[in-house]
Amino acid sequence: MLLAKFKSPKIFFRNTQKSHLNFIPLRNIQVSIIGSVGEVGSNLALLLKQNPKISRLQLYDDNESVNKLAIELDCLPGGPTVSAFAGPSMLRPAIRFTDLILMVDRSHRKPGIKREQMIFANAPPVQKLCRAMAEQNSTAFLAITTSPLNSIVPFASVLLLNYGSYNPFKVFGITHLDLARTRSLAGNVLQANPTEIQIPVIGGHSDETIVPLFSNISPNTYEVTERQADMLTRLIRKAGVEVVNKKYGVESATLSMAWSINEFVNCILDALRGAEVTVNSYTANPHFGTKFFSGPTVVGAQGLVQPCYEFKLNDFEDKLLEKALPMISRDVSQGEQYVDVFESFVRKF
Ligand SMILES: NC(=O)C1=CN([C@@H]2O[C@H](COP(=O)(O)OP(=O)(O)OC[C@H]3O[C@@H](n4cnc5c(N)ncnc54)[C@H](O)[C@@H]3O)[C@@H](O)[C@H]2O)C=CC1
Ligand SMILES: O=C([O-])CC(=O)C(=O)O
Repeated sequence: MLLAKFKSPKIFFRNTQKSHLNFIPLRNIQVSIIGSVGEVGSNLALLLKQNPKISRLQLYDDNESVNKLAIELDCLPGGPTVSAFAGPSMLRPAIRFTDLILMVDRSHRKPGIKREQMIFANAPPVQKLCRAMAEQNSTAFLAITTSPLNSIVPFASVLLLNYGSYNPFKVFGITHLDLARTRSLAGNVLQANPTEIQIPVIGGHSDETIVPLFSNISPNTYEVTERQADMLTRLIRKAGVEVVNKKYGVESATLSMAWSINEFVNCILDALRGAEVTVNSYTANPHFGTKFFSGPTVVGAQGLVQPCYEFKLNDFEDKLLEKALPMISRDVSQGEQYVDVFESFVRKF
């Protein structure tokens, strides 16, 4: 069955700004990590330090330990020069000339807590970053992993809009972890090399909204039965909480998350230099009636070129998507509405 969920013709949301090859010369690309001292942030910093496509890596954290992290990383040969920015007054300088801002800050999930409950703890640093971006750098790409992704990306988008610097083509929620889990779990079941199989993962990033499309597996010589798809979907959706429980709430996914962000960043760096790349990402997307949606997304030097808009689904996947769509809409509304709650709270104190 052809997915006919999209509410508007695909051209409606196409970014028509031209991508120029070598838009940003290799030597000039600057990346900032917000929340660098955290488990995700520090592992990510180590991976990005090895990336020759980045010239400057700016590490920001409220925590002074970011200075120690930068000193260590900066004495490794190769890759970008590394600078530390510690404390709230350094947030603006940390992002001022940056091309790609990676928001990995704040609380991870504890056992028994649902992702959507994380918005109260995680909204404040996102708001501070959006304010700083509006004042200092409204042209950077913003890529977020902070939970709950389904709500935090809309929350950040409305804030940026209110601050007069929203570009819907440049705000991304990173969902490469779902893709990584899908490929590796399916690889185990099919006894295939996970790096050689591709499976689109659409929807959102939560237990009820991740929708892997095994019927679209490539190469199509592989086949996932409905029983296998059902079992794998459950495993992929529960993978986050499984890690949280196995680590007794001390941390959530850290190494796999840093690895997945690194995959995303590698593609975006090529996009910044003029290539058109496909990343798995939760972005503004009018095609499914949910305002925001995740899936394979084409990105170029000016940001999003084309969000995902159509797939062939079998009946099993169609039912999963039918159930996921209202949940994504609910999460998007939670994020959008939280802007008013948050701003009125801040005004009072
Ligand atoms: N979208 C996804 O697939 C995933 C998202 N995450 C999210 O990534 C984020 C970071 O996770 P981790 O690095 O494991 O967390 P962590 O606890 O190791 O680090 C948290 C970071 O936030 C900062 N921070 C914590 N409390 C703060 C406070 N009160 N004020 C100012 N800064 C504070 C710390 O300095 C540190 O940089 C969390 O929101 C987590 O839920 C994590 C894994 C997967
Ligand atoms: O489950 C969590 O809290 C972290 C996360 O999003 C994931 O690992 O998928």
